[in-house]
Amino acid sequence: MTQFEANFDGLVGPTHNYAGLSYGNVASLKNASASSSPKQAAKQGLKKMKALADLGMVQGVLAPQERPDVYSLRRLGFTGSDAQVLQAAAKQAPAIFQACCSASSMWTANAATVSPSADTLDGKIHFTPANLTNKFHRSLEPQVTGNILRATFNNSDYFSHHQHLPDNEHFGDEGAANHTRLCGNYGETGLEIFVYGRHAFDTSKPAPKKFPARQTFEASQAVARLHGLQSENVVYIQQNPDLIDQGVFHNDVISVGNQNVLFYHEQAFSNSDAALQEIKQKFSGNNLHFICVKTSEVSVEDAIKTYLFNTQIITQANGDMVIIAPTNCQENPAVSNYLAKLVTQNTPIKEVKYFDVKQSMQNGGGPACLRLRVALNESELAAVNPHTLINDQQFELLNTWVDKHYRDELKVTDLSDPQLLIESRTALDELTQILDLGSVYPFQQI
Ligand SMILES: NCCC[C@H](NC(=O)CCC(=O)O)C(=O)O
Repeated sequence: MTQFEANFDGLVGPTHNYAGLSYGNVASLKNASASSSPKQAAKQGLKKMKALADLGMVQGVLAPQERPDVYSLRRLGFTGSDAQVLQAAAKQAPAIFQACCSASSMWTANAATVSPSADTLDGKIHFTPANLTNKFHRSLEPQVTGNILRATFNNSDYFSHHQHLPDNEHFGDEGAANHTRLCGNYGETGLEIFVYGRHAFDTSKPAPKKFPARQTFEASQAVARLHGLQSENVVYIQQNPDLIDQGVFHNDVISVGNQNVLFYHEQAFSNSDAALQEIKQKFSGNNLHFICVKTSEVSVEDAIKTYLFNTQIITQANGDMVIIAPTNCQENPAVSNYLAKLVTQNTPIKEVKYFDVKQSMQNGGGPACLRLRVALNESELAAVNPHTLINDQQFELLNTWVDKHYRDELKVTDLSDPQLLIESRTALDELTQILDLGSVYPFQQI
């Protein structure tokens, strides 16, 4: 049976904005209060989705969340009509209000951890939404993320959906951004690599000193248990805490894997030698390639600025791999020289394709942050909600939908405009019809 690795990209929501919400994420802090363009952001994302579909990849889309999140504001004690809630919160507690308006669900690498059926005990594809406890604005996502995943992968014969882990920093879970999988063909049992930032229940272990380690070892282990993974097919690696302190807030900012390739910076991991040795021992496919980028070739600072490792490595039908990189990599001489050299070397990566995703990059999200990978076989693909898969027709519908509903420009001060809430809900209501999702949003359930 044919095997695929599908990418499900997050559609950027109508309130995409820069609020400086992510301490430890350099780009988010740097661009705080800059004005954004939700329309441009959504179109940049759709263009990348369409380009991958045109390359013959299976490309899906995950719906964004409802923002402003009036329900959370009500839980926090703001009352009255929706307009009154927005205006009181914006005035009395602007930081909390802005956190309740973020379009951060667009980064679907943080939506969930996914284990393909070849790896799991019961032979189903398992999904655990990430609880994202470390950032208040992101901790608002998991419930609706679960609704959207269930509506997208809506067949219990093939898909198993778990509840997100308990909402506490001890089990801080950032989803697939801290998880990668090495394998032979996508349908063969793979090696699932969980990269964590700290041990929550053993404070004697090393941890970053300045910025938070969002993912804990105990959360990674819990996900592996829930998904029914075998210990011989799992590796846990600690991220280098010094790099978290330099702004590498997720592992996918400093390493990425695809099939028999692990592409990483030499400083990415703690105890790197032991970790790589364990990977070698446990990997059951052929011709494992460790592509290690030295600090002398690309500094950690340049890696963070350009998101060299937040690239997507995809396998084309002929077996050659292509690296999908942000144009920020092209604009940096050290990084573009590195990539030009990489494709001439003896690795499966043969080509680089650049995409402008700057609206997302300005909040610290590159091409890889924008997608959730789901390895599927033909029967599993046939069980996916077909309206969530990108083809020419869905692309046109979504592009037109963005043109109709999204603003060209949004400032943080626009977020309390009651009209924006109405616009967003109108847009999302229509979107649930385009994607045939049913009622996934709170405003549709009352
Ligand atoms: N995987 C990329 C995630 C980027 C995301 N940025 C944000 O939420 C920034 C939002 C803001 O600052 O407006 C984060 O840090 O979790």
